[in-house]
Amino acid sequence: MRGGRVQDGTGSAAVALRNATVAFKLAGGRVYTAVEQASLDVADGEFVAIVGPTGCGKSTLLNVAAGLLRPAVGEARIFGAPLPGLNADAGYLFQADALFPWKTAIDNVAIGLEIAGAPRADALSQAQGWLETVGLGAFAQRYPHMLSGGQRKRIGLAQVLIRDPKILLMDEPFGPLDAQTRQIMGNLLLELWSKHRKAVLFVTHDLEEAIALADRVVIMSAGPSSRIIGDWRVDLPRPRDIFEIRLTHEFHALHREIWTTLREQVMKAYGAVA
Ligand SMILES: Nc1ncnc2c1ncn2[C@@H]1O[C@H](COP(=O)(O)OP(=O)(O)OP(=O)(O)O)[C@@H](O)[C@H]1O
Repeated sequence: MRGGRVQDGTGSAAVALRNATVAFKLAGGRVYTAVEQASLDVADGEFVAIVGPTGCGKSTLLNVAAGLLRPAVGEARIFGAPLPGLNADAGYLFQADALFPWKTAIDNVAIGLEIAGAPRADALSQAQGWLETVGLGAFAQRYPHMLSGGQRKRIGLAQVLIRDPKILLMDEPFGPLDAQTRQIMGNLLLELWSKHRKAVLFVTHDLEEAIALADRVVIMSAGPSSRIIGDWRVDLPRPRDIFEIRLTHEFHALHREIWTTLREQVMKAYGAVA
């Protein structure tokens, strides 16, 4: 393992994947082993990024933590307890918008509370507060098609955070956004994370984004049978401005070190599909 082991191994982590092997059944009875013996801890309040070449199994690992996939071998534990089904402690933010097109921004944010049984007036009042937190207080009555991609992502964040999950599972959440909007969203995410201190598992193919945001960067090898091959602590100071942090010598040094390992896997992944 490159970068040194930095997992706590105490079993009380917010998310603990233990020797998780995930295999998919293919046509003709064949089996594709996507991820093999992956062990990973995310401590409560910790921000961990998973990076790896395309198709290596990043989303697969996230889906195990979400309880959407059961590993063939190994297990996922959430705050020390085995995960029996869907992870009720987690909120998810995916690359695609999960907004209801027929609901206004405020209704999209309020819906999680309403489904959980909150009175509508209370849900709307909290939703308005969250819209203000993400800088969209004046956009409450807009429908998703009347918002930009970045604004829809802000609504998505508010929609997840209003439910106050202990764990955030994020799969390339800013993937479809332009470079500037990605950085603005990254700063907003860091601001909210430092205030509310959730455990975050953040999947990205972008090593710079991973280092700028996370406390730890975990690298996966090219698939099939992808493994976790590196785990680096990011000792850059916080609070961070992700525009500024990328300009520092320390950022560049860490990027160069991790990229040496990641590059090899990216080349392997492309070799495999060529
Ligand atoms: N339901 C499935 N059935 C068969 N194979 C699958 C299934 N889901 C994922 N896979 C395969 O498992 C591997 C890992 O997929 P996964 O989506 O986790 O990768 P990823 O690292 O998130 O990829 P990307 O960066 O391209 O989004 C891929 O080779 C994919 O084709």
